[in-house]
Amino acid sequence: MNEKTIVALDFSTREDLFAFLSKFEEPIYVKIGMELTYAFGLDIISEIRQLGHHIFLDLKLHDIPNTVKQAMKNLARLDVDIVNLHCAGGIAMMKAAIEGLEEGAVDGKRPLCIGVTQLTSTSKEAMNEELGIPGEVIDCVIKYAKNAKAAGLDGVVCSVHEARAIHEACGNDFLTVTPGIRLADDSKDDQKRVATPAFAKEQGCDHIVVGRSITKSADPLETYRTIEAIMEAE
Ligand SMILES: O=C(O)c1cc(=O)[nH]c(=O)n1[C@@H]1O[C@H](COP(=O)(O)O)[C@@H](O)[C@H]1O
Repeated sequence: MNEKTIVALDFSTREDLFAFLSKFEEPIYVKIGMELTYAFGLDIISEIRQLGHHIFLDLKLHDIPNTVKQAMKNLARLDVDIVNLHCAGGIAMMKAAIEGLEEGAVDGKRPLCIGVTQLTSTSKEAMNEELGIPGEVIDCVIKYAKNAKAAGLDGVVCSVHEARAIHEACGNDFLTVTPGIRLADDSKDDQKRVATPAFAKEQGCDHIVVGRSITKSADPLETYRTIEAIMEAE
């Protein structure tokens, strides 16, 4: 899994999905999220896997510990590299997720599990006033990252702006996967805590997740290559 850029396959038709994937001759790292899964079911995973791509299955589980454990046990049987959940579900839920993944692991190998800290579409104001969590976003994100590490997760989803502090708090081996990536001229759309690939590289993010900046680009392959070159530069 050398690719640093994970492309979010947020499509609702097979035509759009496979027209996009056909532009890539080499396997890439892709994210299969709710949009694709709810349109086509989990069978879409093996179709995409057959093309050789690495897969981050982004279903963001968040439920009582037993439900998450049993769900993760089922997800562990799918041939995916990463699964995720919401850290807001708490330490008991996250520990249960790891138990489920270990019980369901095929040939003793479970997918990596990462926890969403605060969504990159959440601003400080929304976190304080709507979610009722006081203080700075970074303090909440670091608290959630420490909880995730204590529960045995392999890393977190956070914004680029928190990645360095998370590596300092949880170690460099603890993965930081960062969506909210925008090229200099892009619109932020619904995202709030955004950054460029160059800044992500500077902050030491392990992977960036990029959707619309690539999928809606005039030349998706060229945009992907440009972004991946920035992320892989020495
Ligand atoms: O878990 C995620 O992947 C995720 C977490 C988060 O905090 N923010 C976030 O944007 N994402 C996902 O990352 C992708 C970002 O898409 P774009 O904003 O189009 O680049 C979407 O598929 C989101 O579901």
